[in-house]
Amino acid sequence: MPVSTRSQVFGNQDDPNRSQRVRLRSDQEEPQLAPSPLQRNPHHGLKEKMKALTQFYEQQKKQTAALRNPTSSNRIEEQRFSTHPSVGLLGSKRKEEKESKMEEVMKEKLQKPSAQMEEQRFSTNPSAELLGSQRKEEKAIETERIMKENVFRLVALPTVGVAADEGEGKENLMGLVGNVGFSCPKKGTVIRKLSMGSSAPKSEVGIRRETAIGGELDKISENSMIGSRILVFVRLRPMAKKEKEAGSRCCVRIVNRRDVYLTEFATENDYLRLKRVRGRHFTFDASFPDSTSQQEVYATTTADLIEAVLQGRNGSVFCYGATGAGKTYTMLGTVENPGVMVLAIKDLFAKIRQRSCDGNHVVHLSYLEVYNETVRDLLSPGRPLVLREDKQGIVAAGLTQYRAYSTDEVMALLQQGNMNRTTEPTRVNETSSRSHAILQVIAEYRVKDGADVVSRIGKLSLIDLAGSERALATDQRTLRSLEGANINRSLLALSSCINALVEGKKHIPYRNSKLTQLLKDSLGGACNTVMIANISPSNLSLGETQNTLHWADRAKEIRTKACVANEEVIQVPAPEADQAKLILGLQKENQELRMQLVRHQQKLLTMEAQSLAANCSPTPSSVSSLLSTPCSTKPIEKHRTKSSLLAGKCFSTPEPKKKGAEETVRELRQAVKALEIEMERMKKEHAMQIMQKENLIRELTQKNEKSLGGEGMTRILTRASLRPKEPAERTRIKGERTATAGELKSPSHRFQSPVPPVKKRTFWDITTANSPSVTNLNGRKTRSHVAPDQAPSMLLQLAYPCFWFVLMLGPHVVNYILQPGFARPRTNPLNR
Ligand SMILES: Nc1ncnc2c1ncn2[C@@H]1O[C@H](COP(=O)(O)OP(=O)(O)OP(=O)(O)O)[C@@H](O)[C@H]1O
Repeated sequence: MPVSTRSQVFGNQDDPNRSQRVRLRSDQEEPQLAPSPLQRNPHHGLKEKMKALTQFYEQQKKQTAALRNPTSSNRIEEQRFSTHPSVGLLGSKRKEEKESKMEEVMKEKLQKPSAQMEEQRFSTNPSAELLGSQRKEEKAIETERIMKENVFRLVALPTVGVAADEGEGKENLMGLVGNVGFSCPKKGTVIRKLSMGSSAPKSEVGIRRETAIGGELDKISENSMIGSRILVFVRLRPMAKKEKEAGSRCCVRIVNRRDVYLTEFATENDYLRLKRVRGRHFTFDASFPDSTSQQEVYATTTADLIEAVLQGRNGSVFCYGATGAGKTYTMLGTVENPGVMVLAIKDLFAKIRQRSCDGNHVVHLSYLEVYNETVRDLLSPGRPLVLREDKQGIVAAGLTQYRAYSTDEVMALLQQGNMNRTTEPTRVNETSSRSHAILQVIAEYRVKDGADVVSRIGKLSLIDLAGSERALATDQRTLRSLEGANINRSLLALSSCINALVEGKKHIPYRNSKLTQLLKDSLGGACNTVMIANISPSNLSLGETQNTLHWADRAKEIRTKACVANEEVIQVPAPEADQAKLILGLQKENQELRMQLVRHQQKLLTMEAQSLAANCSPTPSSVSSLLSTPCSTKPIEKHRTKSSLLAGKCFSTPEPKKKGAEETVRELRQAVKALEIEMERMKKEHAMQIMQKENLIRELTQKNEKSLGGEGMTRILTRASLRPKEPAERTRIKGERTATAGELKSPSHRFQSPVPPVKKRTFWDITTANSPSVTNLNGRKTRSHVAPDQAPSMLLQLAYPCFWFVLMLGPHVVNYILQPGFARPRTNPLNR
């Protein structure tokens, strides 16, 4: 049932000056401002008449002045009615905002054209603009005359304005007399200039981005490096189908793309206030009606931050609002209507491409969510991340930082991240985000500055907060309610931080939640921060909308630290020559490593082939090759694992092959053992044979002794001489014997004749070997001054006369001499 109401209070509830409220009639669906009391009732109070007149004159005077001075006119228009009002508002103080707000209200009351007409007049439509200016011109001529007559009276008039206090009245008056309604910002006012330089992008929708008061603001901005105010924007979403079906009414009206009027309709059950309508009015840097395009929102709120980020400054954009108010739509958007995140990244890469000639840009990307008070990496989900504070501020330890080279790549990452994001349908929103998502883009710019390198690092944080909600709005006692409670808790922590910052408290309770910890830089750090408050038009969500607008209004007063560029000069350590050397060295090393790699690959291939051959037929050669490289099995296995992993399949039969190799090794070990046993046996046999031969020799010697005993001659017999396979030697000995009997040969010749392999140690050998070092003629101490090859001949020379002497003696003496080291032959004492 439509509620019929009579004129009620519409104004700021906090406004202490209740006597100066503006009344309006709201028997229509949208709150319509009541006609001026002057028009409605000519017998109205004198005070009201005076006020109305004052306002009327004020308006006329401004228009006249605007016509006289087109430049200032443009400025005023830009400031007041621009589709980009944040620019004009930057220089205004809170009081000025109130003042202009009141102007608007009065204008609506006094002038026939409604707020919608005003919008049309000053819309981007050129015909509308033309109409507006023509009308202004006509009025100007008429009002100029009145102005001249009444200017004195106007100055003498008391303070005007709906909610103006004394100070404001003075300012207003100043405005009237002075610079046609536009009062300059006070000295020391901190203003953040949206336009960050000449290269600032022009909006695609034809929004003029140049500052309204150009140089003036520039100067102030430059001089006041104390900090900057958070810019707050409001976006109204269209009425949803569900809401329409539920019979909800629009309770939000946006005027001049800046003012937000909130109307509270009395409910049917509220009998006491059945016919009453209450409303509130807010002013923001810009307010977007439901018809605003995504591109326009981006151009107004974020485009300039991109430019600043590329200059090494930090920037943050966060969407705040109740569930289903359009935060995710604003931030992410849809495929057809991409949101701020997508447009910002596209813009960033487009700008980087433009500047690529003068330096190197590196873009890193990370995407995380805060869900139920845990921080999670959206690009590589896993364990919850821990927040740590370091020099750069609060960071999530272990967060993946992807290097992005193109917009497409970032889009893919963003899509991947969004798929990992927690979204659940709630009663309010079918695709409700149950977590706060933060996309962080770090742009590093390096450029050579003489010998040094200048590095600038700018960080852009794009934050899509989860929606605040009433407990009843979501499902009760379920996971959703727990999520809701956590979301509300973190948003409450956010509002506490906003309060503390606004009140200038020393302690800001950032640690109360993960969200506020992550937003610490954006709220209180050196950062250009933008807040977009999303609201629903439905009167069913009035409470949430009011709450959102309240906090957005508070946030306007937060001042962040001076945002200076994060610039670092990196000194190049080595001169160019050293660098060239370094490069050469590195190239060499690289080449060597490549060669090594090739060699290793070849080795691996060979080993693999060998192992395969061994497994197919365990021939001794293949096995021996395996045994010769016992470690070779490991690299082969490694290689297999890698290749199988890369191929995405496992090695088919690794077990049998392993078994085959082991068996072969076992067999070989057995073979070695058998060989060892055989060798032992052969050794023993050989020893036996030697024994037998020695016995034989002894027997033969004895026989010889017997046969030669009568002649008194001893035959020299050696083992070698007894060998059956050496007849030549025997002949030689015979010949020797013959020679000894006949002609004498030289001693040297005689020395060479005995069989060399069975050389016995002689006295000379032993003495020279055991003798202590002797000093030679040069005084040098040597082990022996005689060369080893000379010794035998000398021995022979000495032994020669002895030899004949010995021959003359009996075989016993010969035997004695032949014993090594003159060891006495063991003789049986009985034989003696
Ligand atoms: N400006 C807009 N134009 C058209 N549709 C919009 C607009 N804003 C929001 N919507 C639609 O409203 C619905 C809710 O929006 P959205 O999911 O962005 O809300 P939200 O604030 O992110 O909610 P939650 O906090 O629960 O995640 C969506 O279907 C979305 O398409």
